[in-house]
Amino acid sequence: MTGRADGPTLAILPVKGFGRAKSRLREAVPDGPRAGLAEAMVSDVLRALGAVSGLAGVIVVTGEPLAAGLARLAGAEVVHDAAEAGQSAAAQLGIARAIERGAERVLLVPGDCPALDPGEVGDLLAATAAVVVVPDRHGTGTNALLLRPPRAIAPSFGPGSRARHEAAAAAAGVAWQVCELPSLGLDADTPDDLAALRASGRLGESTEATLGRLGVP
Ligand SMILES: Nc1nc2c(ncn2[C@@H]2O[C@H](COP(=O)(O)OP(=O)(O)OP(=O)(O)O)[C@@H](O)[C@H]2O)c(=O)[nH]1
Ligand SMILES: C=C(OP(=O)(O)O)C(=O)O
Repeated sequence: MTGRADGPTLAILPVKGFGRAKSRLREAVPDGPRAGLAEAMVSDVLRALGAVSGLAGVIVVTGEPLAAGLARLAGAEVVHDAAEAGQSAAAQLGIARAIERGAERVLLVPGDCPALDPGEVGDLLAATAAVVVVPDRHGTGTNALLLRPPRAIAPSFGPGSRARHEAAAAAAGVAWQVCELPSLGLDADTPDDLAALRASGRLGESTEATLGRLGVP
């Protein structure tokens, strides 16, 4: 089964509370500034998604008031996440809302990919497989998941998620593919990831400015 790329596609962006975000970056960025960095990254992701012509809209799933404010300013819908039960659970909240809105396809993206390039996302949206996995730079994680229909497989984010998503698609008997995108392969989980993001020269303006203000090398 392939998912035709002709029905509306909604992007779903789960965002954890900024005070608890990016704990793996604690060695490089202290608590307070780390919340500001998480906010800056979400701001860049929202800006990039807003420039993607093939998206019918964006749904931000969050319990973080600052993220909700950024979302509304960007014209995105906000789905409240009271439980903060993880990225996959949050994605499922977004998928349910997207289905209510008539989406035939969803693009699950994280809020920590501040190099996100609208052109690359546009290329991704041309894919017609029911499940498209965009791996992280390590090749084992999932930085984006394109699902047609929205429940083609259940999101299972976390370490080793690429293999789980591929296996789930195979088990569901749906067409799937892996699409490596330079800008989406770069998520900021660890200090090394942050260094790779800065070396890419593709950081979004808010994240770059925040890192500069924080004096993060
Ligand atoms: N709404 C919501 N978003 C989440 C939740 N957990 C993770 N996310 C988001 O999912 C995306 C990827 O999550 P991670 O890379 O694990 O981010 P993180 O949890 O801040 O990072 P660590 O604390 O280092 O694990 C980011 O946009 C997070 O904000 C959650 O419980 N609820
Ligand atoms: C969310 C994932 O991992 P991380 O939390 O390391 O970004 C993933 O790769 O599915």
